[in-house]
Amino acid sequence: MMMETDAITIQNLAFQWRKDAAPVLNLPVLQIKRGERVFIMGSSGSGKSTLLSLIGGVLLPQKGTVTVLGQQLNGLSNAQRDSFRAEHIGFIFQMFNLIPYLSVVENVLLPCRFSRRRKQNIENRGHSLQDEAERLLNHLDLPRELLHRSVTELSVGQQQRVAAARALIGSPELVIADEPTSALDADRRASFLKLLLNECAEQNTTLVFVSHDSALEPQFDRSVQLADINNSVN
Ligand SMILES: Nc1ncnc2c1ncn2[C@@H]1O[C@H](COP(=O)(O)OP(=O)(O)OP(=O)(O)O)[C@@H](O)[C@H]1O
Repeated sequence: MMMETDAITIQNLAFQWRKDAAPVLNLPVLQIKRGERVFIMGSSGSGKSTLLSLIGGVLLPQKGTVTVLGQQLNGLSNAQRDSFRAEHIGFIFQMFNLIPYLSVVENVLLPCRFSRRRKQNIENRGHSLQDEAERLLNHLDLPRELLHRSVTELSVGQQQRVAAARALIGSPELVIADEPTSALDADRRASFLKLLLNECAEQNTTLVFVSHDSALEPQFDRSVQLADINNSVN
């Protein structure tokens, strides 16, 4: 049953990349509450990235339903899913996907070009877009002097903070992170994660964070082992 308080409800889901192959994912049920910060674990190839693409509505399952913030994604057209994603979901990718010819602040503000809602969330609080980008970057400990540099001049750890600020800008209800710490050493990984978790807690943002690094697990509200809930024959 979908609850009002659910950020994500998955029911009877099966997804396969090829018709003649066994499903990569087979999830009878997965529920994530609003504001929950959940760690998704699983070995390489267990379908973690595939699951995130299903939650983001980039992929649709062959069977079952994915409901995000009360919206069943199967019922939407491609264009509607694109717009739903832009309005409600922030992404942090493994390779960050920052735009090299834009400055730090311009990268952070990109989602506001695609989502009126996220832009308005900032303006409704009486802030300018610029101030909000700077506030987030400051919270994420990015030195002020880097704000207007090109992202190509930043270290990997600094780029990661920019990617996190871009995911969080305009308070999307859901942030999805795919192995965003894999390029960092252990100390930086822990401090980055602490900043991200704090920021999500402050904004009551649901965080779905995927990694195969089980050392990160204790910092989350809950963890889901993909192999445990995944009835796939793999
Ligand atoms: N675009 C694709 N086309 C066909 N098969 C794919 C595609 N993407 C992934 N797969 C297959 O689906 C399975 C799950 O891949 P996925 O990337 O979701 O795993 P993962 O748990 O995120 O792995 P990793 O930890 O290595 O990133 C793998 O067997 C992979 O080969």
